[in-house]
Amino acid sequence: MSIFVLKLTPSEVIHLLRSETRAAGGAPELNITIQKEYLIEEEFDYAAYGVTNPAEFDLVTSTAKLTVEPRVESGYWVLETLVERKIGALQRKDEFGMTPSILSLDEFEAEVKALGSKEISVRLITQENEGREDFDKWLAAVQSRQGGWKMSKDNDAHRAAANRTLALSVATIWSVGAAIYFGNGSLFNVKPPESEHASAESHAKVVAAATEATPAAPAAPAAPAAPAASSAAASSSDELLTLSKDPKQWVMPTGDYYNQRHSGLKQITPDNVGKMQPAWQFSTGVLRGHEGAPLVIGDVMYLHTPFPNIVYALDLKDPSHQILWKYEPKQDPSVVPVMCCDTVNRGLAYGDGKIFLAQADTTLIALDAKTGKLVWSVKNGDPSKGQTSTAAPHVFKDKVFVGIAGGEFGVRGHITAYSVKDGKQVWRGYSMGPDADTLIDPDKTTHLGTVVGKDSGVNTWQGDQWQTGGGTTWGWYSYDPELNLVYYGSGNPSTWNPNQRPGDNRWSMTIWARDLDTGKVKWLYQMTPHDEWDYDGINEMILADQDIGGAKRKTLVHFDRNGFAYTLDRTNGELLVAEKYDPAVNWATKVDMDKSSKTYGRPQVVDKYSTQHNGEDTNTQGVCPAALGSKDEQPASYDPATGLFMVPTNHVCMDYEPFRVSYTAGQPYVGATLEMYPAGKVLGDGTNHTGNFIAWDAKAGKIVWSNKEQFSAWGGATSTDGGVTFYGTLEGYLKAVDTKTGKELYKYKTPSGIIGNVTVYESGGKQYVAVLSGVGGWAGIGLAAGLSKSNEGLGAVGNYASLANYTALGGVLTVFALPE
Ligand SMILES: O=C(O)c1cc(C(=O)O)c2c(n1)C(=O)C(=O)c1cc(C(=O)O)[nH]c1-2
Ligand SMILES: [Ca+2]
Repeated sequence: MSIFVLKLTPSEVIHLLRSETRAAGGAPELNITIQKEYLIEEEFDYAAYGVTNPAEFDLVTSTAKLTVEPRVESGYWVLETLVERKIGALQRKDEFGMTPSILSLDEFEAEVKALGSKEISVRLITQENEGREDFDKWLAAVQSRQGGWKMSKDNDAHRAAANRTLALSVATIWSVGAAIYFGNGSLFNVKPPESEHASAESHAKVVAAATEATPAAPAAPAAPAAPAASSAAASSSDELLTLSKDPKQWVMPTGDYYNQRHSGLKQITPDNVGKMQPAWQFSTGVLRGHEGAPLVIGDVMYLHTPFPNIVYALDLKDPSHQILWKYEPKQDPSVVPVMCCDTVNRGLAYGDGKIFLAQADTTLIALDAKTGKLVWSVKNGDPSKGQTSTAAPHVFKDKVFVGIAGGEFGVRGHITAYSVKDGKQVWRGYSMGPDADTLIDPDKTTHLGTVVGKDSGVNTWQGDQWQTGGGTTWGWYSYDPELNLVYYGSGNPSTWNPNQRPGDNRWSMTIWARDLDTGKVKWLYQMTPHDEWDYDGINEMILADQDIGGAKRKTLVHFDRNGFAYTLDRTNGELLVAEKYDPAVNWATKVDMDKSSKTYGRPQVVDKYSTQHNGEDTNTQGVCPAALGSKDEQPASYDPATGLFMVPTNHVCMDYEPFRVSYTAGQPYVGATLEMYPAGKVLGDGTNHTGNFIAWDAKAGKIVWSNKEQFSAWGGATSTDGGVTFYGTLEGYLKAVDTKTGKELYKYKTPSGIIGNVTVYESGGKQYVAVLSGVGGWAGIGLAAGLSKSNEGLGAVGNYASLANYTALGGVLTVFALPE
């Protein structure tokens, strides 16, 4: 993969498009992104045009329009050109933040031709072109003519120029995104939002249709059993604890406070699950990646979608599952380009008669569960600075907790507690910064049993770097009511270039235990000090009481992106077990468990796979796991009967090349180019699958059984008292396995790939299993783009079938049950 900045003549552009990209059968053979040279927005006098909110407009030249061509067949490329710096017109953005001038290739070519002999500045991002003689020759000729250069290898002046370019436009997120590839496709979503649809207009139509679909029987049916907002004096703590113990309902995104995602229902068993059938389905009207799972409170199911984050309340008592109410937030779509990994949202929370939604634009809202009316709303962040929300809110006791996303934009992470009653902020704890910000007590807060001392979130950074240090909080949270502690993990330090941020970068990549009422930090454990691979530490913390070494311990179990599964004593943060849960993991040999050692609790990093050791602009190859980890956000479940953890995993490795970047608020702050491929390529074992579904013994730190999955298992697991565990797969199967043995007992191909989790509930005396399909998320987009054509890197491990050959976009809820 290389990035070039070139000046091309129109005929060269056309050559590139026609002969290079369309060699075979009209499908692009080369993976090429051409982007405009971005305008310096500051130079433009918006006021002179009477514009008060520049964010609503794109600048368009007098001679050429912003042009975008959507994905061509299974591959895709994006074309944009902007020929002159002179501003000729302003064009209002559409509701997705895009100027809707989408041209066909023919129209584009006509427009390029009309430019005569003018040169066009392009950023050319290529993947598998290198090594193709004709392309190399052509490129060499262009480069020698104009002294062209290659971004990842050439000199600082060029890089500075490129960074300046990067800093100048929101749209540049595409170019940074394009620099991060999964196989031969883009990993971060380099496409403008509508390129996944036929066009901006058609996407608009889809959304409009969904809006029109707002049901609502003029006389809306009386909402059953959902409690009214702010009803009685019953504290939401009691209410939620009680409700979560009723296996008929699914009242939290995590199943229960402990994040066990286990259902007490047992009508569906290994003996009868083979007869399970879809009972009913519901289209969400939204196309992109559907993470999370519906809630079931009483006789009402609450369903959410990715951006624009529609909320539906469905009547479970009604055989036709009428929509009781629908809420669609009004959000500025300019948030979409600053969402790193698809426009996902991981779900809703319930408490005190309200449904809580953390909108993509960071607005936290409380809706009356009965009517869908807005009760209160509060702004938790600022998307213009790259701050977004993808995580589900979590209600613990009388507070609702929300995090922030944007680690790829230099956002400093924080967790915030709001009162469920009125949305008043109770406390906020940052991931880094002075103790007053982090709510760390220098004399009391411990790390592996030792007090951390003053301002540990500042003095483990160079200068002010902690201010843009990342450590975002976009995962799942859990709560122990007896200890009154809230647990969660913080994400990657920013930038992804470790050479640029010396120090341990505390407290990124850390497990946190905070007091629910004050936010004060009881203990911390930093799993990946000074991260060099983007192993965000945000995965769920599962609380379970287990016998370890003959004693009952209150444990916390965490499957980290870095490939280690940790078992800790959740009362004090003592590290009990840290073992690899994918044997492919190679970046560290082990975690030092010797309490007397200077490196106690630290991973023992292997130089060969250290992107810090190998340095900037060096491509470190064969690192396992890849940046998306041995597991990403897809949550595991705990089965109390067997004591096993059911874990959906990734089996992927990577090449990682860090490069220098500069920080600009609201702009990508990534600083690395990546390639990913099946772990089998590194292991040399002839396999090419990219996922496993495993059972883990967290007491011993051992895999009990492991099932290969063709694709990374990006959907969450739910175990049940029936002895069956459910999960969904990227190609769209809802699967049921025997919790004890892993034997696959049932699978059903749903309409789209599954990256959501599984809700198990009972209605009318019958057990149901519900899951959202809708492929997307980081892996979904990468696979969908990456596997659509052959790739030299992946070719080494054999034929890797395309996800695009198995599934397509589209949000659908499928609810399963045993036949009558
Ligand atoms: O650092 C961050 O703030 C941040 C945010 C998100 C997100 O909000 O979805 C992801 C990531 N990082 C990330 O590293 C990652 O692997 C990832 C995968 C996904 C997904 O939904 O599939 N989101 C994110
Ligand atoms: Ca991240």
